Amino acid sequence: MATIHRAELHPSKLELLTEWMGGQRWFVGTSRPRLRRLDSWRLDDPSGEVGIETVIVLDEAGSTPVVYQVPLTYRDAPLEGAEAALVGEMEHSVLGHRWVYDAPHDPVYVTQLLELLCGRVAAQAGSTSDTPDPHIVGAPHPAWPSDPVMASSRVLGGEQSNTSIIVTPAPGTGAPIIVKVFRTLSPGENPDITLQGALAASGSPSVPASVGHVAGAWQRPDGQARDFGQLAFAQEYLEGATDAWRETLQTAASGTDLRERARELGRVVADVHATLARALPSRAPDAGDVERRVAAMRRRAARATSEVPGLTAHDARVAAVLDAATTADWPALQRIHGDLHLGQVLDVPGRGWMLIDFEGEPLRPLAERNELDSPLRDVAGILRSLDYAAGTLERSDSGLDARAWCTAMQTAFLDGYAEVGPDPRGYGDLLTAFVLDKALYEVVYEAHHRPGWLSLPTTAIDRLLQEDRS
Ligand SMILES: Nc1ncnc2c1ncn2[C@@H]1O[C@H](COP(=O)(O)OP(=O)(O)O)[C@@H](O)[C@H]1O
Ligand SMILES: O=P(O)(O)O[C@H]1O[C@H](CO)[C@@H](O[C@H]2O[C@H](CO)[C@@H](O)[C@H](O)[C@H]2O)[C@H](O)[C@H]1O
Repeated sequence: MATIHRAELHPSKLELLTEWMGGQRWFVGTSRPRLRRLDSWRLDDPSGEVGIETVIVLDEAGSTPVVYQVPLTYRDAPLEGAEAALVGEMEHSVLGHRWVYDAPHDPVYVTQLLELLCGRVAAQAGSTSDTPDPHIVGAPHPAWPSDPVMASSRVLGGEQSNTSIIVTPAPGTGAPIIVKVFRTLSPGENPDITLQGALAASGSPSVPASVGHVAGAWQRPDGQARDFGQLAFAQEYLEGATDAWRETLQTAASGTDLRERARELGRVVADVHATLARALPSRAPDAGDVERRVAAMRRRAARATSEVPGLTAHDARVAAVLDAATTADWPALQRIHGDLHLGQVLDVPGRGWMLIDFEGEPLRPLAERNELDSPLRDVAGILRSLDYAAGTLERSDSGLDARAWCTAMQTAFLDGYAEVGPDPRGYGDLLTAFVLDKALYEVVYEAHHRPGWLSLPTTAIDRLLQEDRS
């Protein structure tokens, strides 16, 4: 059981986190965090050596406060090989010098997180010794065939909004799994869990199987009540998979004709949409639905313009494209992927294209991401992603006619989609509005995360609005 010492810490946990969080890939703020502790909970290390604590903090530095989940481990000696995951060192008035780690890199945390997720251990209160915390619960998925026990783990590198850990189970305890620890927390259902679960339960071959999740509650910033949400999600790890972004860039540069692969992706996306429409609510939009969704597009346009003032030159054209969306014919609303791009498509040996990360766009409020939406948003996501790939190929001097390549790939993708679902080109004006909306989202995303990539969406907006000038 976790023993909690009444101790002085120098520096304090919040001081350590304030220095460290701003440099993390999942940190969404633009300035140094101003942190407030909202809550915490612990996991026991059976050997009693490592302290494991998940701290829930609120960053109040930006205009919209953000809640973060920050799992930490406390050790009395450095963890070999985890130098890059060191959050900092502190002096504990009872226990002495402590090394504090980003817990997903610490095997003791991962082992116990999996134990919690599988319902084999209980979470412990953050500030009271030997007291289970009933607000944090593991929910193993009934359809997962085995009871995994961790043998080894590694954190996935690369660009991610969350932190994903690949777990190799002990012999006889099933196949490898991937555990995603959500970093920004919002009250409500995480669509990644709901949508992948619904698709898998409907027999879709295009998503990984679910292993389980951890759900929990944390104190609200006003201190009045608790918010409930999901904290981590485990699913089947698709071994040998390559993401379509990487694969497309590599094979296109070598001159391989990828149109049939793009057509196949179109078929898969249309099939996933059809399954989601059957498995979860779907309805024809009324005037209010259309108005609200176009209003959200207008807000995004305004935000992009405020971040990249050069875009104001396009104000009138942007307004015209979004006005056209209000009078356009809309397909039925339904649950969709919400942030579909080539990085969310995996090529899995023997299984073909599979889709992951149904969490929606990380910059959108969770409530919006859980609303019914238009499948055209996902179609636009892939069209934009192919345009990003073309822009990247252009920059890499591959000798390819990247523009012609992009048009051919987009056409093939749309052709494939139309073989299984309605032809997105039948919704011309609306599809253009969704493509523009995605590019405006990307402007904000790149301005925050990858300023060097900003010209990819801004050039696309220039081109799109030029082409659209009639
Ligand atoms: N089930 C899976 N099997 C294999 N690799 C996966 C799986 N899920 C995610 N990945 C890998 O992890 C990366 C990050 O996953 P993703 O769900 O997109 O996380 P984030 O929400 O942090 O963006 C993906 O780009 C992919 O390479
Ligand atoms: O994968 P995430 O859920 O974190 O999505 C965010 O990051 C993506 C980049 O990693 C970003 O996608 C943009 O860049 C891609 C190339 O790296 C490109 O294929 C996409 O078309 C483009 O939107 C995504 O928008 C963002 O939400």
